[in-house]
Amino acid sequence: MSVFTTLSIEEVRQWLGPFNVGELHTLRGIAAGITNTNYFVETSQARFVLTVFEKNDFDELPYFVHLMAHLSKHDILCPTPIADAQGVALRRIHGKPALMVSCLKGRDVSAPNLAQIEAVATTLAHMHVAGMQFHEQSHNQRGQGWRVMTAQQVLPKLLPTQQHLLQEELEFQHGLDLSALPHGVIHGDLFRDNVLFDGDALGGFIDFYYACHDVLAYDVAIAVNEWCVDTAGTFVDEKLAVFMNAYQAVRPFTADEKAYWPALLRRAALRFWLSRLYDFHYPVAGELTHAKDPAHFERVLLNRKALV
Ligand SMILES: Nc1ncnc2c1ncn2[C@@H]1O[C@H](COP(=O)(O)OP(=O)(O)OP(=O)(O)O)[C@@H](O)[C@H]1O
Ligand SMILES: N[C@@H](CCO)C(=O)O
Repeated sequence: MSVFTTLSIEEVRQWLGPFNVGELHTLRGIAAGITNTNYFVETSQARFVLTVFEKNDFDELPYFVHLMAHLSKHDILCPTPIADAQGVALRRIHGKPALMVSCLKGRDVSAPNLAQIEAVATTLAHMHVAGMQFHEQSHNQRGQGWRVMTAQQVLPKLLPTQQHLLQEELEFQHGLDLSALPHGVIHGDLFRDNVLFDGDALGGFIDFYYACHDVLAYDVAIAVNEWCVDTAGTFVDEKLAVFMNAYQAVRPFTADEKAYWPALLRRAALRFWLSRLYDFHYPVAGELTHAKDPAHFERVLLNRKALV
């Protein structure tokens, strides 16, 4: 149960004061999620999700709020931030930043079918296109600097063969010049638990808190490494073809993106191998962690290297 901050119905009723959302009816903590506290808030008008940010400073949140508002306005299925008459969406509750967003339909699926994979790819491409008109930029907190720092922390914990693989990959990625590739808003963490479905219809993307300005095709690589693989991390050709065709029907890859595709698949695998290694070897005391297996992404990385 990931409700770190317990809110009373009276506290939320007061917090809702400036928003034109009707009368508060019910408040229900959401069990899923490992970083923030989330509640379903039901009012006389609609259902919403209230997020209490447990780790972010107030200052780093406006980018995400503006981004979701921008994407919603461009018909990308994602949570719409609820703002008051002055346009303020972020307000403190219990001393922590909090945001209320629209509640999307559906739930996450662990074994997506081809229609669902196609819907994710199409929406991702539309999101990338819509993001080109979003003019705020946030750097990738999981980029080169983070890779090097995290690798230093996990290297002593690894077997010699793993150390070799990690060092080789870091050097390979460091040597790449991706400046010619199209950049824009990326989701950065488009895993199955961050996409809701209502049957085969996409409910929407959630959890934009790794979104940033980076290489668009890298976001595609993150997604296909998650959506188009078997349990061993090997691509399932049919799924990969469905994803890439659907994505490129909206935003075809440039020649540079095609040339760097294998390297981007490796970068995406390395990103999640590293974060999972870090979380595994440095668990935060008392924190609830839904164990994410680093070995899976080590296999994905080895597999993507073998493709080159
Ligand atoms: N806008 C939304 N509409 C409907 N359900 C939502 C929405 N936002 C979140 N949820 C539900 O709340 C759950 C937890 O949300 P989320 O995954 O964003 O948690 P988190 O702790 O903020 O992030 P993470 O678990 O990735 O660290 C989701 O699995 C989903 O069921
Ligand atoms: N999606 C990530 C966790 C959150 O960033 C993973 O599966 O490792």
